[in-house]
Amino acid sequence: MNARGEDNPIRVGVLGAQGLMGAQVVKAAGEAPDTTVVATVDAGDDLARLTGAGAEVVVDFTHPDAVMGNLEWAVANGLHAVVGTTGFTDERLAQVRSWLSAKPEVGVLIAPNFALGAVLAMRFAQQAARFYDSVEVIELHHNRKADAPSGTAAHTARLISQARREAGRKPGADATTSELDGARGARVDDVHVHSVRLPGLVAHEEILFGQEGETLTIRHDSMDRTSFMPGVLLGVREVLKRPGLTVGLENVLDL
Ligand SMILES: NC(=O)C1=CN([C@@H]2O[C@H](COP(=O)(O)OP(=O)(O)OC[C@H]3O[C@@H](n4cnc5c(N)ncnc54)[C@H](OP(=O)(O)O)[C@@H]3O)[C@@H](O)[C@H]2O)C=CC1
Ligand SMILES: O=C(O)C1=N[C@H](C(=O)O)C[C@H](O)C1
Repeated sequence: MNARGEDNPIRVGVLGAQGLMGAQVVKAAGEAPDTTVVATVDAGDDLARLTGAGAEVVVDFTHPDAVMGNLEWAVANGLHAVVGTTGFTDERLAQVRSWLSAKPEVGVLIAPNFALGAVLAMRFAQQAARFYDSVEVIELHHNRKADAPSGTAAHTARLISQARREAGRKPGADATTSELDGARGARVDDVHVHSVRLPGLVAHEEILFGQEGETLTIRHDSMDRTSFMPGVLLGVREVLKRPGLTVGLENVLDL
């Protein structure tokens, strides 16, 4: 394959192109010198538009209910995939691996968050988790978001929980004995996760650690959806070189 650039751009198909994220991806991949958008797919469109237009990589920002069907089709048709859509459980990831086992040359990158700062915040939280028993995650998003908690918060909670387990730490106790349903948030792997939805917000996360006499707060803010685009474009370039399933942009950034 010749080097990818203006003369030989990566041919991208965008799923969910009319959505908040999809529209940004169409713009960013259309403007980058080494990528070109050859097809866009929205709800109800025929996925065969992608192969018909010669797409090599699909980018999916659709809906947790739609993404698995899209991904199964893409892998079966030999298309690489960069996926930002949320909702990936361990069971879903296992299903993707099983589709890929029949197409070992295909690469799939699934990332709960493509913003550099969010990826760093998760890594910092994972590091801090070894030293604190008590932690709470607060995620704050725009009110058009379909899912709660956010994929990023759920991923953060799982990373913290795993780091605590590996360090032999147990979740910190608190004195709450009676609570209104939901007052202490959802529990993801024993980490309390609180979701705020407000118009005006984009995507924000706070990870709060506490121990006697001190707290540590790690906060990331996406003020604009352009914050996700360098990560998405990096994913499009890298997925061509990475057959199999990669979960998390941290693996591409080599953090
Ligand atoms: N990983 C990351 O960095 C980020 C991930 N996300 C995630 O991406 C997803 C999309 O977010 P966002 O853009 O805000 O949501 P939007 O609702 O704005 O966009 C989703 C779009 O996908 C369309 N759609 C639904 N089903 C299909 C389908 N089967 N095929 C093609 N298109 C379809 C929707 O159409 P219709 O409205 O007609 O149903 C809509 O236009 C969410 O899961 C969100 O959490 C968001 C931001 C960053
Ligand atoms: O829906 C969003 O907006 C976002 N979704 C992702 C998530 O659920 O974590 C990533 C980011 O938080 C924006």
